[in-house]
Amino acid sequence: MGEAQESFLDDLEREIPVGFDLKSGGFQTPIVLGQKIYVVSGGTNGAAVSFDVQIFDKSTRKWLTPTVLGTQPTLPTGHSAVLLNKDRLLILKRDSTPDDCIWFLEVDTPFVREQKKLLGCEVVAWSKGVKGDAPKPVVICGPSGVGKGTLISKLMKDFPSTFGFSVSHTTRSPRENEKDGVHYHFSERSIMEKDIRDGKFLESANVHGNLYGTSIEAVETVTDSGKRCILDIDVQGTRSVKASSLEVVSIFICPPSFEELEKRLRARGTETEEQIQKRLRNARAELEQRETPGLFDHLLVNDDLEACYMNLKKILNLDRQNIDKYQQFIENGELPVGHSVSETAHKVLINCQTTELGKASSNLFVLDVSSLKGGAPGRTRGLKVYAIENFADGLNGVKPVQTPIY
Ligand SMILES: Nc1ncnc2c1ncn2[C@@H]1O[C@H](COP(=O)(O)OP(=O)(O)OP(=O)(O)O)[C@@H](O)[C@H]1O
Ligand SMILES: Nc1nc2c(ncn2[C@@H]2O[C@H](COP(=O)(O)O)[C@@H](O)[C@H]2O)c(=O)[nH]1
Repeated sequence: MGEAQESFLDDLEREIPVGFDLKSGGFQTPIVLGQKIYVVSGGTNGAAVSFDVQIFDKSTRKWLTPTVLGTQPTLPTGHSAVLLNKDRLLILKRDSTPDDCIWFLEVDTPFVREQKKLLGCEVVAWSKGVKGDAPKPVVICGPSGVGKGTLISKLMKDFPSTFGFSVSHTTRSPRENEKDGVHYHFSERSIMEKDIRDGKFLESANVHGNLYGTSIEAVETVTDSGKRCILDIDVQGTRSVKASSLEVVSIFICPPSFEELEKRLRARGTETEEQIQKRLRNARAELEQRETPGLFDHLLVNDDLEACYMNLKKILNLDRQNIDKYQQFIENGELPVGHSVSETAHKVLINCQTTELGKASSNLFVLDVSSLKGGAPGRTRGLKVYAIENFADGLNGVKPVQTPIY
């Protein structure tokens, strides 16, 4: 531990009440953000089996235990931490594999602020750093019977390695041809409500008398497989997703007329008369919201199916070149075993204790913070890490050399 870090800890210990020993057992990194000190503890040489996050509120001099959302990283033998963008902590795990080394603990991002409001308590959220960029998920919205499912099926059939469907949860009963885990995760209302309270859902809404929702896992399963995620959700869900930190392209599918919408819904033959009436009533309300500023990036009319499908493909830039770009996922790389981190001017300097890099001869790395995308829920993408050979001129004078690690 360096001298500056020692003195920082001494200052901190004066702030923190008796009963919390910063230096005992495992690894603890205290990070100050305004009136709050976030203490992240871990380390397999202590008794802990997972990371622990505690918040010390300097104004009340009280410890708070936050609700921790997202999948937690497995416990390393140690970690380094630094505050980024005043809203998240970068956590570098020691002795970890390259794809499990960089994590973020979101403490004041828009997603976390929204969850604090929803849950009415302190919230933090884990988000895994992931190599390269991922294309924005696509939200397909529109009234029941307009043809969303039909268009999505065509996309999935024509571009199976480009797109993956986000399998929603619902409390409605399965239709004759629907399979659990493929079309929906058919769920008990009480279980789904608990999972929503536990922060497992990106969005959820009551639609036509049933509960529907997109779990964080549903989106990440698709994105982690390197595919572009497609969400088939209603207007309420689209509003929630647009308010979250997930960047999406949202498309509203309009019917050529209300009469044609009714005809399609009846011809499908999957709903009772009462359900059809309810869906048609809701359709009017949904159609009114299609022009809400900022809600939908594109409006498409599904009159002739093939013409509408062509237009959808145009919006999604489905020419050969772009498909290849979506499928490009970056080369391998390694971050060395031990490290410390510091931040300056949108760049984080990672100082590793060894130079066993495989690709680089240096032990200094730069993480470009301005390249980060997304964030909680689930993943922080767009990681760019460069090895640097010469630090003498300061970071601004340094030309990144070697192949980017990520
Ligand atoms: N352009 C079109 N012209 C005529 N029929 C269509 C067209 N597009 C879809 N359909 C038909 O309309 C019916 C409803 O389509 P689909 O099930 O895809 O709607 P949806 O928007 O997914 O509905 P829901 O929101 O209820 O799931 C289906 O029988 C489908 O074959
Ligand atoms: N907000 C959400 N809406 C969803 C989700 N999954 C589906 N839907 C919407 O529900 C209606 C009805 O669907 P159906 O399969 O019962 O006909 C339709 O508009 C879907 O877009 C979800 O996860 N969240």
